[in-house]
Amino acid sequence: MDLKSNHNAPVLTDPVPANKSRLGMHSNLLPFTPPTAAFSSGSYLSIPRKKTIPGKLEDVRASGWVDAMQASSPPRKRLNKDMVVESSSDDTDAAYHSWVFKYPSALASFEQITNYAKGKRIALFLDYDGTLSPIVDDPDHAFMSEEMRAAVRNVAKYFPTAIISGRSRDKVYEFVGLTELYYAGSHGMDIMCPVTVSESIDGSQNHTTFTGKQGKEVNLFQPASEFIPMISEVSQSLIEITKEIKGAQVENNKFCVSVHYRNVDEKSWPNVAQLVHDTLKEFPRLRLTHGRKVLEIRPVIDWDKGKAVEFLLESLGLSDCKDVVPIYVGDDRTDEDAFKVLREGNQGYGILVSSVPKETKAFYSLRDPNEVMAFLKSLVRWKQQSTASQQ
Ligand SMILES: O=P(O)(O)OC[C@H]1O[C@H](O[C@H]2O[C@H](CO)[C@@H](O)[C@H](O)[C@H]2O)[C@H](O)[C@@H](O)[C@@H]1O
Repeated sequence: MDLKSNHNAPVLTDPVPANKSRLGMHSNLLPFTPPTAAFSSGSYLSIPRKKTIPGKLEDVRASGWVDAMQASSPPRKRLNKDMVVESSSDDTDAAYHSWVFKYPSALASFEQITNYAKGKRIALFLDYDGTLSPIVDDPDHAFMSEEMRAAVRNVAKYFPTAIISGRSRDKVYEFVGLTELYYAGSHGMDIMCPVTVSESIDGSQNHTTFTGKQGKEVNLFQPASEFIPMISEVSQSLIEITKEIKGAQVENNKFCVSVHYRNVDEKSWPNVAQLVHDTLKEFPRLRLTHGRKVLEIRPVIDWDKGKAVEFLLESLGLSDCKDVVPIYVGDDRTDEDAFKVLREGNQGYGILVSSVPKETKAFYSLRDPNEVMAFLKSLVRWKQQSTASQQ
């Protein structure tokens, strides 16, 4: 990836086919194609806005939002007051077993993975929610276990390790609390990385250099920095208008907003979707993606977790190296961008965390965060053994 030409303003300006969004998503997922004028830097606050007129629920049904919301929500089983897991019936169990042939368990295939990685350098990219921490009802209580924290700390001793999350970088750092990692928040729109990349993006308005928590110089790369006021405005507006819907929760992730419907009665999901849909009509520079029982609103810029992986590899001095094996572990649809980058670049492996069959660009699978932890521990053991055998 060419950082020099790319990193100042990753705003999409290419023409969009009639039925496709700028990111190749179906236009159903976008309120409408943004007018070119709306992309000029800093101009959005002066765009005259129509007053939000509530649309009919048919809008979101017809556009497929409600179907997408249902599809992103496999059946689940409550383990305790806070914790839920995706559950399965005998039928889905059978479907899972045939799915796992196509996307083998990264634990069962561990030898194959490490045989390929022998003599090469592994770089690890980890999603947070649903990967390092179990999915819980309250997004503010998605804590990772101490055992998982120790596993991540250990693995980072041997392999460069980054967390790439949809949450704000501050929030995910608060949850993980390990200074030895690199962090990318807001789906990769807020990256803290080593300073080595600074030469190639010198002059970019999107990056600043400062001394980080480890006392080392770090770069902060924020390709959507001009959207902060807009995101805050949308977030405020959504907090207001979703107040009426019991269980709806809005989370401001700095460069994107999450509208959670996990705790909303399913009958009211179309109402949540409609409010988000109506709001997005007023913000043509924002778009929607779907996560696990969450609608995610983010800037229409050509940046995602896949781009963040490429950026981090470059900033770690690991891009264009045949001896580097990037491994990305994630559970949700936004992680597919990263799986796609690895698959299409024929580099490394995507590992999808899922206990139910899902369409994916990953190569391998793991069932849940417990299996992720086992995988991380296995990587450490393998590295220690191979280092010992070389001495
Ligand atoms: O990229 P990630 O680190 O996976 O973040 C994606 C979203 O995760 C969080 O929401 C999800 O986890 C919550 C806690 O388990 C759960 O309650 C919610 O239903 C899930 O969608 C986070 O709250 C979002 O802001 C992230 O975008």
